[in-house]
Amino acid sequence: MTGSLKLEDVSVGYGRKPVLNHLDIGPLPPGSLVAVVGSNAVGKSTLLKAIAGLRTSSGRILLGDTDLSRLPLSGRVRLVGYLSQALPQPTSLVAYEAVTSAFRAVRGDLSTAEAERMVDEVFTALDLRNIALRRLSEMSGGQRQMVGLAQVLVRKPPLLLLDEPTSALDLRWQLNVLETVRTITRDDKVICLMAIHDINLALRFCDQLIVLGGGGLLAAGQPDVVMDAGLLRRAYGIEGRVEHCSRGFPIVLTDRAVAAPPMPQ
Ligand SMILES: Nc1ncnc2c1ncn2[C@@H]1O[C@H](COP(=O)(O)OP(=O)(O)OP(=O)(O)O)[C@@H](O)[C@H]1O
Repeated sequence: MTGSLKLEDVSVGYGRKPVLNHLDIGPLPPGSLVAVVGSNAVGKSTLLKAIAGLRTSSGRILLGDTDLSRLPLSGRVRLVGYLSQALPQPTSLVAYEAVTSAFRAVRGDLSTAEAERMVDEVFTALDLRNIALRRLSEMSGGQRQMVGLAQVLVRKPPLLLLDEPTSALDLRWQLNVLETVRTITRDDKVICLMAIHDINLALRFCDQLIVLGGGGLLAAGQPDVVMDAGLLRRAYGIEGRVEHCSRGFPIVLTDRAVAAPPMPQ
């Protein structure tokens, strides 16, 4: 067990341009699936990159007692699995090789048999066995996005950071991914922060929402508690309603765009 994730007074930006200022988040306990939402350019990706150690930030990023912001990148890769928005390159590797080499890069200590078992496990969990021997250069965008996700999940890190993991996927595969990530976070006591634009997928699957806007946190908490018409207007500049589907999950119905704050530069 690694402990909760907590961000204390975290600020991050690009050069002299601040993006997120003095952010406090959490603690988010092990087993949490957390959606990071908000309008374009508010800093969702920047937040995930800061936690992954790919952007320098100030403040403290605590995973249990470990301050991730003080660990060298080599130390973070065991604890943090980061999926970028960019799809894996369309190389001549087949999916099985691409996932195995991503696993080996971080877990070179395990035997070949153990590595094969874990790679097999992730192909089964994501329902990807039928494309395991296909070259990435011969795959669709959605197929490559699934391989990218497999490359991260196979390592079984205690903290997962997924940047729009369903952006290239059709409806069935979106559900497949969310259900798999939901199962992994709950069963393996993993913490997952996922930037996502599909607010209804976020409301359906996540325990917590982190809503970003205007350089910081607009709201955070359980979806049913924090999401309402006022937040939709403040976060997205839209008129909308939160209803409940027949299975009891909150669902956003959008009515129209209203005067929105300008997109951050
Ligand atoms: N490499 C960079 N150099 C300078 N500014 C950047 C860089 N990457 C992002 N930004 C800026 O940082 C801000 C936040 O960008 P970020 O990609 O984190 O937003 P986002 O919320 O993930 O957006 P989207 O929903 O459109 O993917 C934006 O104003 C963007 O222009």
